[in-house]
Amino acid sequence: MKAEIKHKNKTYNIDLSKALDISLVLRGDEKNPVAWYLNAPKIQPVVDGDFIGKVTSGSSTNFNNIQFNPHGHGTHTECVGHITREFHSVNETLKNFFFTAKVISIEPEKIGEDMVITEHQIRSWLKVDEVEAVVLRTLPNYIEKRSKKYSHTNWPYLEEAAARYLRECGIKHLLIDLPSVDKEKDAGKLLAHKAFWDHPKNTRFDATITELIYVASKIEDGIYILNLQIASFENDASPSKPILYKTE
Ligand SMILES: N[C@@H](CC(=O)c1ccccc1NC=O)C(=O)O
Repeated sequence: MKAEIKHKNKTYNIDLSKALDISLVLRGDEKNPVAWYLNAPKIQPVVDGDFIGKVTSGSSTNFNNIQFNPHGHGTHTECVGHITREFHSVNETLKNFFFTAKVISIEPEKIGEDMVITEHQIRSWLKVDEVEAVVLRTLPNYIEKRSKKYSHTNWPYLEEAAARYLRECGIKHLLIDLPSVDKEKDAGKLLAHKAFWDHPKNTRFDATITELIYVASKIEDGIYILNLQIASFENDASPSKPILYKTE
């Protein structure tokens, strides 16, 4: 199935049968990626007295409970409600699901003990008003990211000015293959989150940050159409399934 998309005086041709899934798989075992000092998610049959919700245990259906954390266990999309005292639901703020997107690969720079994605690096890959979403793939892009244990690793992060520049470029949706756009242990500063959402000065309630994606190396840098789907959770964040379509 092919589609011709007209948007802001440009035409994009995409093939809907060639979906590039950039979400992580969420599974109930130790292979699942983990951040924020959590244990693995659990996917287990409902047990109620003699009843076990598993066909091989005599039930008519497989009937699992799932226990996971959207921020720590996989690909998730969050709105500014992640950092505000008042409640904001990602389900109420994300109302469109297709965007123009640019995939950018960046090798973070070593600054002291930290690995940092700088404004200077992003400036060389992104111009003002080019696209609505940026998909940031950090280099090196090793396959173990799909099961990485991130707690206490001081993962790479975006410098505040880089997040501000993304906002100034008109980026509404930022996607990254790390557990956070910010430094793991930052004493709650959340500088990149705040700069991207322009919070609290001029909060962009309709902007989202998607973390813990995985962009396979076969996906080339360039312009795509992004389909950003979430589950309808009334929460600051939801597990999400971003899909890219190469444009012609
Ligand atoms: N870096 C923060 C903690 C933090 O950002 C955080 C903690 C738990 C779950 C998610 C978090 N941030 C996600 O973007 C701090 O050190 O207080």
